[in-house]
Amino acid sequence: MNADQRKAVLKLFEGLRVTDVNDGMDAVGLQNVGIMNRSIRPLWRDIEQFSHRIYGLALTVRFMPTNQAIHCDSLDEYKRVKQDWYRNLAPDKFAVKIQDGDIVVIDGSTDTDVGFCGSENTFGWVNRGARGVVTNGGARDTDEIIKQRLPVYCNYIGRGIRPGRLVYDTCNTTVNVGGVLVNPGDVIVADGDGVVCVPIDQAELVAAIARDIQRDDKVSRRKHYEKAGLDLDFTVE
Ligand SMILES: O=C([O-])CC(=O)C(=O)O
Ligand SMILES: [Mg+2]
Repeated sequence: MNADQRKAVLKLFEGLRVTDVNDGMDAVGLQNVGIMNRSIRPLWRDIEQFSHRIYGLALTVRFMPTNQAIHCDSLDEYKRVKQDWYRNLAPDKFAVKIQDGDIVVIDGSTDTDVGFCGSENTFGWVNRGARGVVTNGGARDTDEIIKQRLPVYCNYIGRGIRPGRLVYDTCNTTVNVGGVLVNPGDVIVADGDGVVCVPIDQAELVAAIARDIQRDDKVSRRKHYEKAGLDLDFTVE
């Protein structure tokens, strides 16, 4: 997809909720194949502007558990080994590939307590154009991630770093995140209800149906607002 095509697909999903998109997936016969496990949750929610909500194109990444432990005799040696691990075994090789409108989708599930999305690297990915991160693994430094308003949807808060815990495998390949098959370039929509992935070849149709569903929902909810004497807001306009 060229930049114009990417923009055009993304525009179709602007403002849609996870539920609209999920309902749209139902309508084309894709029940339960795009909705990620409910354990993958946003780290924070902005109920005024909904700035935690993201939609974008999947840049997929896979980390794997390691079978290598680290045992060092000195702090200097440990620092060296740690640096080598980041450089050679668990580098952010995907970061240079981030394009405007991407969502970094990381399959990094392990049973170890590791938070490979931190307040430093995640900020770097967002500054390169990513709209946020979705992962079946963990995030750390979460107070800062929340303060920095970085949209991170993760399975858990993990305190550890990568060295001694996981290694980089590959990027831009098919991954399984939250029980969903995600191909590079698929559309990801994430909000307070969780995360849904739309296969790119169904994106146009699903978005059109989802838009229709949302339009009807706005009409119904607007009537409730009016009856309740509430000021209208952008969710019903
Ligand atoms: O160093 C890491 O791997 C994760 C981290 O804490 C950060 O990026 O802030
Ligand atoms: Mg950190």
